Amino acid sequence: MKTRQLYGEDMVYILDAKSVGNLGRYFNHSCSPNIFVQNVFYDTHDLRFPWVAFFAFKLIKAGTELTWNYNYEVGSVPGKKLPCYCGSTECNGRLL
Ligand SMILES: C[S@@+](CC[C@H](N)C(=O)[O-])C[C@H]1O[C@@H](n2cnc3c(N)ncnc32)[C@H](O)[C@@H]1O
Repeated sequence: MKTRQLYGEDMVYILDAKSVGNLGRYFNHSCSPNIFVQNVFYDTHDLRFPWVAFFAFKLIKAGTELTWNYNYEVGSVPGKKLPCYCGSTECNGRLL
């Protein structure tokens, strides 16, 4: 994994999946996530080529699982039901 330091102390981990998958594929969903996803423009301002970036909501203790809210719409895939196992007290119960 390539890393790059930006803005003093803040470390940005580059998870470029352009040519090969990476650990981002293991981020599970949580109804109480500790990271969120956002498109950012890093090497170009061409709207067709955003980088998909994950940011922490707050400081995360080392060893804590990183989870984000997939924001799937329950019922959006006919015939598909996916229970949520995030374990949060605020769990919605289903991913799909
Ligand atoms: C991007 S993968 C996440 C990594 C996956 N858990 C693995 O071990 O490869 C997304 C899949 O993980 C599972 N998953 C992720 N978060 C989940 C959750 N909160 N409850 C149930 N399944 C979850 C679902 O099967 C989902 O389609």
